[in-house]
Amino acid sequence: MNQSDDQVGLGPRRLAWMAVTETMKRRVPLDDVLEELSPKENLSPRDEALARAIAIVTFRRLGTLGRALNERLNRGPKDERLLHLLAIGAAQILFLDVPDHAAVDSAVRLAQEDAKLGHAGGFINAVLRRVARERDMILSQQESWLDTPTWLEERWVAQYGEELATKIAEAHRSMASVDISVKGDAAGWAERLGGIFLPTGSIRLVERTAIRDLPGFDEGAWWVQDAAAALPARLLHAKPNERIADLCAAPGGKTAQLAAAGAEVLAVDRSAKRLKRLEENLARLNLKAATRAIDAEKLDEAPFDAILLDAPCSATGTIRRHPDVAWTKSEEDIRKLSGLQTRLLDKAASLLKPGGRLVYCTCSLEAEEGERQAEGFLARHPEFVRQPIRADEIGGLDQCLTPEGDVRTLPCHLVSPEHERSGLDGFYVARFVKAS
Ligand SMILES: C[S@@+](CC[C@H](N)C(=O)[O-])C[C@H]1O[C@@H](n2cnc3c(N)ncnc32)[C@H](O)[C@@H]1O
Repeated sequence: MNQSDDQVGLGPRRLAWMAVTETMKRRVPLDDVLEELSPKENLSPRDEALARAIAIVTFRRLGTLGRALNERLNRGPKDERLLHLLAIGAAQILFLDVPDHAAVDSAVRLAQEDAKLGHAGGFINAVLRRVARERDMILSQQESWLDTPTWLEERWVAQYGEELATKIAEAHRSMASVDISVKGDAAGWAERLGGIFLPTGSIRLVERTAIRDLPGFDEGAWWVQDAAAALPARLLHAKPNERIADLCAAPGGKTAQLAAAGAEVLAVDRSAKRLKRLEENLARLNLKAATRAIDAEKLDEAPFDAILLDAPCSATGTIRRHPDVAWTKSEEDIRKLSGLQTRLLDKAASLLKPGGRLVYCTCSLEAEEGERQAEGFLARHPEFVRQPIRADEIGGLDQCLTPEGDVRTLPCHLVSPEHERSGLDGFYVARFVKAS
């Protein structure tokens, strides 16, 4: 970053633009792209946070931005990078607390420094100034489904019905809360952190503060984990000294819960890099687990008392946190991932002692990665029965239970009129027991 960059806030906008473009081109998580590109821009933490905020809101409101721009482009350019530059500019004007002139001028400057877009400065200036002038009109047209790709809308309406599916789409417009899991004394930590003690046992932070600056972070008293993501490990009811495998473990939120319960945990993950992060997280928390970087399908171990399988999935249940998921995943991803989930479930079945418990979960809203997997598993494995989950095990949230006794949380669940921090990640959880 040079000094003139600094004066007009060019660095964070350049990073946001590159991150949106690369994420769309490569269909990979925005977080991974930001992690890869950030060091090259050498930004302050504050500017990095601004870049991230711009990129995230661009994905969160991509449908709204696309329509607003299309209507003002007069059959204009189709260059993808130019459209993304306009999108991050319009996102700042419409959805962030950024002066209009900063959003417009930085977009013009970024075009001018680009070998291919140098000519487009005047055009960008005109389009973005029009967006700013017509802001109220654009924001008054906020149909519920505008920011959801059609293929996801069709799936969710088919699975959940029009009314519930619409609530899901609307919930995706808001930022997710930050929830934490604690090693102990949840009520005490809720008070110390000024958070809300949720019925499920997690704490919901109300203020947006840098996590590392909060009391208890350095001493490893708690870790960040969505309240819904904390349910699967809790539902395994780990006991001290039980041998438990966490088959897709990194970065380790659920391993930490199992280890904190006193279990002897083997944390398995295919990615050595992600497993390293798990080890760092456990070290901060002063918790212990054995780790193995291996494809769980190839794991060869003596049978376990219990297994947690938090399988890789499309992650459509985390769109509030990762709005890029809606625009980078496809039906084909769901098809491939559901095949992997089936294989991992079969492997988990073979690694369990008679009488052992298996909790299967995914952070997906798609039935192929949830309800259909449970059905298929029980049909293939008559030696297993489902152990229905009771409402009192999940803080009385009976709206999150299916008729079969599985957990199905949605982004529109746990809505609180008392505070703006509502919602849960979309998770599916089923629990099975192997015959003795
Ligand atoms: C949903 S994430 C797990 C999140 C983790 N359980 C937690 O609570 O922090 C899925 C993980 O599965 C891992 N994974 C994907 N395929 C795998 C496989 N075949 N064997 C083992 N791990 C796998 C990925 O590297 C990823 O870390």
